[in-house]
Amino acid sequence: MSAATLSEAPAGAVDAPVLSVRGIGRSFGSHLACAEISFDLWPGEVLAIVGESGSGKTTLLRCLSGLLTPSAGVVSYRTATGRDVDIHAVAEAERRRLARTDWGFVHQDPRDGLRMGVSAGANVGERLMALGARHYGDIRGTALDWLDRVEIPRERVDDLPQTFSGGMRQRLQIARNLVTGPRLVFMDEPTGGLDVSVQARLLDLIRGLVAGMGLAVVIVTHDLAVARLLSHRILVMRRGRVVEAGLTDQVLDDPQHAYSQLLVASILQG
Ligand SMILES: Nc1ncnc2c1ncn2[C@@H]1O[C@H](COP(=O)(O)OP(=O)(O)OP(=O)(O)O)[C@@H](O)[C@H]1O
Repeated sequence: MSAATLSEAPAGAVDAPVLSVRGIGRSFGSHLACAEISFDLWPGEVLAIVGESGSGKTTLLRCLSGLLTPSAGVVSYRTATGRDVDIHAVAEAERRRLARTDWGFVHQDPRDGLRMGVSAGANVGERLMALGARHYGDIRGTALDWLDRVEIPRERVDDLPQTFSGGMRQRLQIARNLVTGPRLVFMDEPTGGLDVSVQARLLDLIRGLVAGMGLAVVIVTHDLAVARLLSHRILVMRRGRVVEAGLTDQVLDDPQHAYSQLLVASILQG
């Protein structure tokens, strides 16, 4: 089951896990939001964390990405040069550097991940500047390329995100995250709150970019259709704990735990 299944290398894996998670837990006062979570994430692998509202998904994601300090456990990130970094033990400056260079975080609400007071182009370009890019023409050129890649018309490059639709904002947030070529991206309900047709288009886009860039992704969603479309493996959470884990198709086609069965059945009925 869970930890074992989620520690096995996928077929063809040649590398070490990019993220190793052991015994993560987080309490708020006496309330245990998540507990005893362990898994490995491999390069290029997409892991979906699913479960009903309040099951601890976002808390876990925030602990994995360094945004929140866990009450227990270790999150170890393996850098491109093969160095293992305990992300909650390293200095804040190092964690921030990794968050700029190696990781992305796509928030459910694009306002949390964008700078709403600067143009679309600047939202993308300033991430490159943070990594040392200085040539204005190159930065603008790369920003325009990324607007193309996320299907935002080039002529909107100087517009503020405030003038964008929800779907466009989310696509811009994705461009801002991916322009620096991260290896690992955390996504928290990236299609939540969008119309169904906008969601479908965004999912297609995410799927193409993730596969094309070979990204490792941890995506939180309460939507099993999103998990089905995007993920290789799935981790089902209930009341802060993992109740089932495994390959996405296996878990969704033949759920073993009563709670997973309920989740899958509710989708089929819906
Ligand atoms: N900052 C906080 N202070 C106190 N309790 C919190 C805090 N953040 C989360 N919780 C509690 O932890 C539990 C898990 O919340 P979390 O947001 O991780 O769940 P979730 O599965 O992501 O839910 P949703 O899908 O609704 O976002 C909930 O009971 C929530 O009320």
